Amino acid sequence: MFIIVKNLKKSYSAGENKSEILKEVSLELEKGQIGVILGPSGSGKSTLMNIIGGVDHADSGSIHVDGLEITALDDDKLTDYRRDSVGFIFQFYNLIPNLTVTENIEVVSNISKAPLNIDAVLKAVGLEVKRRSFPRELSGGEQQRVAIARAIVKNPKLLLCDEPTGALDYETSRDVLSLLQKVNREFGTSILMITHNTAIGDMANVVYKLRSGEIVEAIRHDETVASERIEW
Ligand SMILES: Nc1ncnc2c1ncn2[C@@H]1O[C@H](COP(=O)(O)OP(=O)(O)OP(=O)(O)O)[C@@H](O)[C@H]1O
Repeated sequence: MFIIVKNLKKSYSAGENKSEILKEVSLELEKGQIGVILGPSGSGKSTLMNIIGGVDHADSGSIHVDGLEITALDDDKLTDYRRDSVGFIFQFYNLIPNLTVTENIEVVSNISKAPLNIDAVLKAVGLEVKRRSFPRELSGGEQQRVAIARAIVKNPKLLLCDEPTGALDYETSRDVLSLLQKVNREFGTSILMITHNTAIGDMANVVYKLRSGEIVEAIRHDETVASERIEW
């Protein structure tokens, strides 16, 4: 099993109040598969992703990613894990405004151990002709493609996507989902995606429904649906 999350707990305290954001969350994802975490706003999706991505810490429980127990790593090792193994994609693209498309991708490839060829990545995301453009000259969908290129250029084992289509219109969302499916197939990258869009679950091998910090349902699909056939 590629990802094993076991009995993960996380609380935040505000003054005397302590709220349990994740209550014994457990889930699994096989290597090369797509997992979707579905849940309403505030259910704990981003908190869970941040802990799996090594940017936040759990109170208890464990996470193994490709055999590495990330919940047992010290800060330096956790930084290595984040830098070498995980690509992040967010709702808002977080590109550096005064750098071109290529330069935004180079920022990551320059510090990566075994980066992919930038031309190959630009080709994979369909942005060869925009390589010299600045983010402000691109549509939202194109900016998200740059963000995807930047996330995959380090050749991560795991791609974590937090509402990757949240800021995009219907058609562009479908294009971005189709690109993520292509990355999964062509590069073999395992993908964990959070969304509140139930339809997106159809393209996943496994869907976990999160409600108030608890997994209330796990749905496994023997066959996944091509993103082009998903409608909402
Ligand atoms: N650093 C923090 N300090 C205190 N509370 C926090 C912190 N981060 C998140 N929370 C709280 O944890 C709960 C879950 O937040 P989280 O962002 O994980 O939910 P979510 O399911 O991703 O929501 P959304 O879909 O709206 O992004 C929320 O009630 C939020 O206010």
